Amino acid sequence: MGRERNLFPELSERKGGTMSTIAAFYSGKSILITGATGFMGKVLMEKLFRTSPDLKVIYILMRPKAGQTLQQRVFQILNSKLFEKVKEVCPTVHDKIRAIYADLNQNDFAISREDMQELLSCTNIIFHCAATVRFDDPLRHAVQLNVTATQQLLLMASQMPKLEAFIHISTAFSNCNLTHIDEVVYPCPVEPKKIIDSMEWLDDSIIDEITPKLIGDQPNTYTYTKALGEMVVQQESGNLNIAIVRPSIVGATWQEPFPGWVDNLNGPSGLIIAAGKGFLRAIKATPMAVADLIPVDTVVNLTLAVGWYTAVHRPKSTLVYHCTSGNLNPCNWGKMGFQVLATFEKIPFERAFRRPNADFTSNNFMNQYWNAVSHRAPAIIYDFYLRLTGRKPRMTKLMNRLLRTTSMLEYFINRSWEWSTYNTEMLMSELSPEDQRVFNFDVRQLNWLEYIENYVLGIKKYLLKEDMAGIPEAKQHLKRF
Ligand SMILES: CCCCCCCCCCCCCCCCCCCCCC(=O)SCCNC(=O)CCNC(=O)[C@H](O)C(C)(C)COP(=O)(O)OP(=O)(O)OC[C@H]1O[C@@H](n2cnc3c(N)ncnc32)[C@H](O)[C@@H]1OP(=O)(O)O
Ligand SMILES: NC(=O)C1=CN([C@@H]2O[C@H](COP(=O)(O)OP(=O)(O)OC[C@H]3O[C@@H](n4cnc5c(N)ncnc54)[C@H](OP(=O)(O)O)[C@@H]3O)[C@@H](O)[C@H]2O)C=CC1
Repeated sequence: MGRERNLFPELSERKGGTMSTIAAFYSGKSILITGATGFMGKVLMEKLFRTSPDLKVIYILMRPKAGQTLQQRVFQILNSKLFEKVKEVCPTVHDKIRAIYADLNQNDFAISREDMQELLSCTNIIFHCAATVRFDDPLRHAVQLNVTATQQLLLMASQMPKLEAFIHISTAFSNCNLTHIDEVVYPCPVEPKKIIDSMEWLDDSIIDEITPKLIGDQPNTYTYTKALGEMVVQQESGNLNIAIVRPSIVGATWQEPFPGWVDNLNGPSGLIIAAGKGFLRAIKATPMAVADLIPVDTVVNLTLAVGWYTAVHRPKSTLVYHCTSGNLNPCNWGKMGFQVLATFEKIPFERAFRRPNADFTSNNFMNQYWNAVSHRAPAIIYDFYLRLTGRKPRMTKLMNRLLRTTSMLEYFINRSWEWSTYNTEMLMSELSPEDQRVFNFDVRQLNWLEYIENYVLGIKKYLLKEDMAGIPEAKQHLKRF
């Protein structure tokens, strides 16, 4: 019993009769999630099942992928380490997930008539997480998923008699052309409807040509279309109870269900791998610029609190919530790089190409210099060695790809933004003490050094799937350089 109390504080609360209000709210509910197979979606589902095992059903709109059927994908998610605790708290979890075939790129999402009927008549809450998060997506595709699909989902929502709240996940960078960003939806220069219409009749080459003009001072099609998506939400909210959550750079879990969980290469994760493996040793970054990272479990806790608040308090207008760390507990890229390197000393990655290093420079000339000396030259030399030994050269290709990636991220690591967090702080003050604990999104409590260490460890374990027993050998390997 004692052990169980430690493992599942949320449950012991329930047994003790002081159940969290938010957890109780989701009990018996039918919840629709888009993007449930993504990084954030999985953590959202996990937390919902763990804290509200009595929820009625989670509908997930999903497509088959990489040769796997919907059922196989669900099975894989539920059998992953992330869901270990859930299976103990909610043994019927398999029966509570309804995977619905849907492709958000298609008309009516290609959902069957029966499925659509069920969704329309039963859904109580919608969490819209699906998006394309690639920075280099062609505008047509980014508009389709981040704007048109949002519009279609709103239309569906407007036909749901039992719907209590619609929570739209956007990004804190949807207005990154501004330096101070308030919790409001900013107008876009061109109406989203006009953009959607034009995508229907313009051909790809013309779209590619006008993309830079359309996106203007936005850095890429992702942030641009997320801004358009927010406008659609505001314009077409009708009588719906809607809220928008804007996370900054979403990182590995901080606490729940366990620290350091991450399963994709987005945000800093890919660069941490490249640095730990010794490929990336210098980057164009401003050490003093704020590294506005936010753990994925913090985002999920805020999102669930927003769902409850929106449904129960029914604010008159669409509220926007910033889920950021910079103004409450700032960390900068210099400190982060330093801590990442310090962690590599303790827990190095296996078979590194070179000894990890992290030179940050905001100077263009120095950056070109480091790229030539630290990246391109070693790659050319290594490929020469591979050729000599009768193997296929690959390092130059890999390096070019990595440098292309870093060049796309540069915009975000050489600037600082200020996000106001009035609504988020207001919501925190509205929560009961149990809710503040069970759905903690108070980022002031985050210890960055500990978080970054767990993040790097999580990358090693869950992304690279390296065994901790290999650490002594990895250390030996680094000593040879
Ligand atoms: C000196 C160094 C020191 C370092 C140490 C210190 C570290 C600290 C400093 C760190 C600074 C951090 C800065 C973060 C700033 C983020 C700002 C975000 C702000 C906005 C926040 C948001 O709101 S934004 C949501 C997040 N959005 C992204 O962050 C997408 C970005 N990114 C892409 O837009 C594409 O990445 C881009 C780039 C086009 C390339 O594209 P690309 O095509 O070249 O490469 P890909 O990434 O697609 O994939 C390459 C290969 O990895 C395979 N792969 C993919 N996933 C996989 C998986 N899960 N498991 C296995 N393998 C996987 C894939 O299958 C490919 O393999 P294959 O070649 O075999 O097919
Ligand atoms: N990660 C981050 O740093 C940040 C993310 N955000 C926002 O958070 C939300 C979730 O992001 P995250 O979890 O990181 O993203 P992921 O890329 O991990 O997940 C995207 C999800 O969208 C689904 N999806 C994409 N295209 C389609 C389609 N055509 N039909 C059905 N489903 C589709 C994917 O399904 P499938 O598995 O089939 O591909 C996946 O479940 C997004 O709205 C993003 O903009 C905001 C700030 C930062």
